[in-house]
Amino acid sequence: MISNNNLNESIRKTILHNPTDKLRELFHKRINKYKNDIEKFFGVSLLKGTDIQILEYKEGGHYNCHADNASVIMKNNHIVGYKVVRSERKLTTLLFLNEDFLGGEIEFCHLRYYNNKRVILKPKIGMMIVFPSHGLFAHKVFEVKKGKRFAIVKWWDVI
Ligand SMILES: O=C(O)CCC(=O)C(=O)O
Ligand SMILES: [Fe+2]
Repeated sequence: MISNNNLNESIRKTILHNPTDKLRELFHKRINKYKNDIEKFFGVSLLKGTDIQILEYKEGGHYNCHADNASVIMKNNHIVGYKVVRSERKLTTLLFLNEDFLGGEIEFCHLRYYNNKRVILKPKIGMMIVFPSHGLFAHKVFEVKKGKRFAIVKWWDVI
């Protein structure tokens, strides 16, 4: 475990684990399978990225609405904007490692489907999602109600 104590628990309550070579390999196998599709879809080249991060959410774990390249600007308890602080982060890749928990859905806070339904995904084991790291794709993770939730995240520079 690296830490969870330098993070403000009202924003996120997660545990970060040191990546292992096995998990790096698992993640990069999945990425390599879809690299061409991702590059084509977003019209970019995946260059270099961060090391993977292993996230664990225990019961009560959660992550408030945030953008991966920015800090949140709040006013009267509401998000009113994002200040880019990690401009090198362009694409986020998330791989879900398990699904045997309750809660823990991920929501894209500012997106809606055509029928105005909220965009909320229930992680499935092995499911990978890819999205731009900026404020329009801000996201939150609902509190885990039962069990533990594990995910791998990696951010990419692109051109
Ligand atoms: O655990 C997740 O599904 C999301 C993690 C996340 O948003 C992040 O690490 O920036
Ligand atoms: Fe995120």
